[in-house]
Amino acid sequence: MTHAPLPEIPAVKPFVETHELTKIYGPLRALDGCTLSVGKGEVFGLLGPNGAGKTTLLRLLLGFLQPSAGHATIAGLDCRRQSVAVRRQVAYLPAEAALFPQMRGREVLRFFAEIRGNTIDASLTIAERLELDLKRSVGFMSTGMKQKLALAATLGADVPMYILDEPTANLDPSVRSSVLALVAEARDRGATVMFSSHVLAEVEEVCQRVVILRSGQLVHTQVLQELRSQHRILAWLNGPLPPVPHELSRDDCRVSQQGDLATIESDGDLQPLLGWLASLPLRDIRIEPVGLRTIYERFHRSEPATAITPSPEASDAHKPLEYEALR
Ligand SMILES: Nc1ncnc2c1ncn2[C@@H]1O[C@H](COP(=O)(O)OP(=O)(O)OP(=O)(O)O)[C@@H](O)[C@H]1O
Repeated sequence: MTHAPLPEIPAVKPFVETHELTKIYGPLRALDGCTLSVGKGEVFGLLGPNGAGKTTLLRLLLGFLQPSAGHATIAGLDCRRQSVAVRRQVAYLPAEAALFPQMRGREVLRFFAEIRGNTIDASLTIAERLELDLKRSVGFMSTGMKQKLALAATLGADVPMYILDEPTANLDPSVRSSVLALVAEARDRGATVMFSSHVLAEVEEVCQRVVILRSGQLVHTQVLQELRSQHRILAWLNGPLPPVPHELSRDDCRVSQQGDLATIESDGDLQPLLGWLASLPLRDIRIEPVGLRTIYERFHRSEPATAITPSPEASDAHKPLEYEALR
């Protein structure tokens, strides 16, 4: 998979800041000491399995939930004490948008536009791009159609920030691409976007940075541009892999071996490593980008990523691992 280069992460004052943000439900720490910042004009992704705390974080930012500890600001406004002012800055797409079943699509868009004092035009344009029939009543729309309607209402708002909870859920692949294009356009006009998703490929395509959540804790932050320079070499050898020569093994060079398969992950120049590997009794070799999936699996799979790599004998062995929805 090839990607268009992502814009640099803007070096400006953060638009969103959280400090030790925590939400506790009885014995459960749904969000546990989350500290992060999101720059103005950045597209920022939240990843994590079901129940990891993504929605909790987003709802705390909007002031729909009160934190048990810690605090958060958006545009310098306190998300708890100034939540009404925060919501003027932010358009929010909830994971399950509650829309009025008796209204037609167009009426819903007008309703949300009027609340914000916006015209309906931008929402209509988005609805058209998503090929949504606005004459249909919400009650007669499919799940995907309702999602498109909620997206048109949200992304059509004239605000500096969009918070999107699983924006592409229930959408077919071509509509997903349109939604990602809309997110990229919001970014290009300077808006800040935070969104959660379970689809690594789309996060990888449009986000500049992602965080991975596990059981309410922020366990990893990844700059996507850095990931693009990282590669994984899979080498099937007739014999054990000798130690990597000192001059080739850097701190960021991860080596593992399982049976006849040696895996080397590196973010540097591959040529010296490949030259060295060529001098070994190689049976087969494959090079692939490290990708977000590999990073994600470091935190959310018990076995190492290499353990799921098919051997070259497998029929589709030379097909790069595809990124896929994680649920
Ligand atoms: N009102 C509540 N009372 C008790 N527990 C809650 C409440 N809301 C959420 N939780 C719990 O908090 C944890 C985090 O939930 P959250 O909805 O933030 O996860 P998520 O990462 O958004 O999951 P998903 O990917 O399924 O949407 C879960 O264990 C959930 O059951």
